[in-house]
Amino acid sequence: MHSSLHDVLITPAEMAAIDLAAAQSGIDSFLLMRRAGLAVAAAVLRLFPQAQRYVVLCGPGNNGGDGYVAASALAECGANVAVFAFGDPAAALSGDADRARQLWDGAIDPLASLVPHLGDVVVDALFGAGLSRDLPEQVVQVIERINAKGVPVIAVDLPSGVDGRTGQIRRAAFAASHTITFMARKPGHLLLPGRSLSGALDVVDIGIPARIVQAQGGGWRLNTPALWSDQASRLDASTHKFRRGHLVVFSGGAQATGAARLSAAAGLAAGAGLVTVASPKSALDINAAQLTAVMLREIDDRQDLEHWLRDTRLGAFVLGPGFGVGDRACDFALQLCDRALVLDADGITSFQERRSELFERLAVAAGRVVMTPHEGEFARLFPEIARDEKLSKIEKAQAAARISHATIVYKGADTVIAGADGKVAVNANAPPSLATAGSGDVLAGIVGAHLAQGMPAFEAAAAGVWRHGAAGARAGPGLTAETLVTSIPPLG
Ligand SMILES: NC(=O)C1=CN([C@@H]2O[C@H](COP(=O)(O)OP(=O)(O)OC[C@H]3O[C@@H](n4cnc5c(N)ncnc54)[C@H](OP(=O)(O)O)[C@@H]3O)[C@@H](O)[C@H]2O)[C@@H](O)CC1
Ligand SMILES: Nc1ncnc2c1ncn2[C@@H]1O[C@H](COP(=O)(O)OP(=O)(O)O)[C@@H](O)[C@H]1O
Ligand SMILES: [K+]
Repeated sequence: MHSSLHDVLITPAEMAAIDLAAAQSGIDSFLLMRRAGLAVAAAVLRLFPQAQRYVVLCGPGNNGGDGYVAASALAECGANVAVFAFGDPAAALSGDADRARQLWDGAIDPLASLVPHLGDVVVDALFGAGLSRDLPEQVVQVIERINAKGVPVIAVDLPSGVDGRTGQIRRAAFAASHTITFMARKPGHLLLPGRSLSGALDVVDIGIPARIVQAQGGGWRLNTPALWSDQASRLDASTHKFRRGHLVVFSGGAQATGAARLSAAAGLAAGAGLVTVASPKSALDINAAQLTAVMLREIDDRQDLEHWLRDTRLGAFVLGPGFGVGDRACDFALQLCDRALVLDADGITSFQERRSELFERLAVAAGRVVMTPHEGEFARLFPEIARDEKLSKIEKAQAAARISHATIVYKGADTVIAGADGKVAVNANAPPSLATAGSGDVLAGIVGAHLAQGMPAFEAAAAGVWRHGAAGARAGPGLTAETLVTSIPPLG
């Protein structure tokens, strides 16, 4: 992959525009197809040199064209190749794809006649970026037959049936062991379920200049340190704890204090210079008995908070983990909208019936506010957006950020971070072992530490999600929220 395209995500529509721009700049489009098909053949031979038969499935568009190029290249290497086509290729294909078909000098059998055998390796060149609707029954049946047989599938560009924009399945999809895509990742490679169906992803540079790809791209990104490392504060010898930021985490009542302490511990481990747990009187003793480096302060009601907020050294706040759902959470959060705030868990749920009040306040308060909903919390705060099946998870997060005027971390295995200004990144470094109690509290604490250190909201959130994922990988498969905290890697 071209190094400057490492974190770029390109939608199918943008890829079509790139294709056009490349052709207009004088680049031979058939040469691009040849490079794509040859890269597929090379990958197939490298990954499965012992296959008894390479079964190449060709569709009615340019994805099929890549398949015919790959089939010809495999046959030239002496491999046993069988080609099966969807529809009548002579009638359906045109342009480069038809030229590629004419250069294939073997038989072309109808797709429906395919009987997969153990020892086959399938090259899926049915549909790629041009998939525009649900798959027809005939294709669904073939996909189900091949998936059931368990023979390896190498997908060209995308596993057929996966929507490249949303990652959703259009009736059925191949479960590929590998996917070979071109120039840049597509959202469907990262968003679930597309990510699970793509297998190992290889991004091949087929020679479209990076400037053309970047010019047509819409700004969606993979979450990598390149997005935020220049905003990360670095330690120098003259620093002191106040300069490293003071983070406040609000505790729930006596029965629900653990979540806040996890957030606080994570905030300290992630680099906040000072962390204070703000606790109601009822939970002071239990918090005091469990805290060491983290400080404690009694905050019972609105007045207590208002008074304490006169201290401008309080850099950032985490409100939600174990806090309890209700008006007290809303009152506190509304007071904090002009500061740096991570609104998580109960803090989000509390606004289910009062969301316009929150969004109106955020529109004018000009603080740095990050909300971290999982799927259920997202649906409570943004029900219309959650229900809209036309939108990808990326577009849902963007729409939520736009209407709430906050940075949204839409959590899950494919967490999306969206800024109120339209910036967006999809995270891909999180292991499934992060699905454990308290893991979200740790994330809130890390993001809070970044805000306390002065990072802008989007960068604080994206860096937090990435470090949380990296901590999960370091902590290993048996991780608990506690070991996650001690595994947070250095920032930058
Ligand atoms: N620079 C680049 O971008 C390069 C791109 N390259 C390759 O081109 C691929 C994109 O090609 P593409 O645009 O022709 O789309 P593709 O995926 O072949 O499908 C379109 C065809 O499928 C049809 N069709 C759609 N949905 C359907 C359904 N549910 N059921 C049935 N039919 C359906 C659709 O029919 P229509 O909607 O027009 O009726 C049309 O005939 C890309 O993935 C990559 O592999 C490489 O060559 C290197 C350079
Ligand atoms: N399958 C998964 N793969 C990777 N990360 C996951 C997975 N499931 C959950 N996570 C991450 O773990 C965290 C769980 O947060 P949350 O749902 O709030 O849990 P809790 O309330 O138990 O802390 C989120 O950051 C989420 O993105
Ligand atoms: K495909």
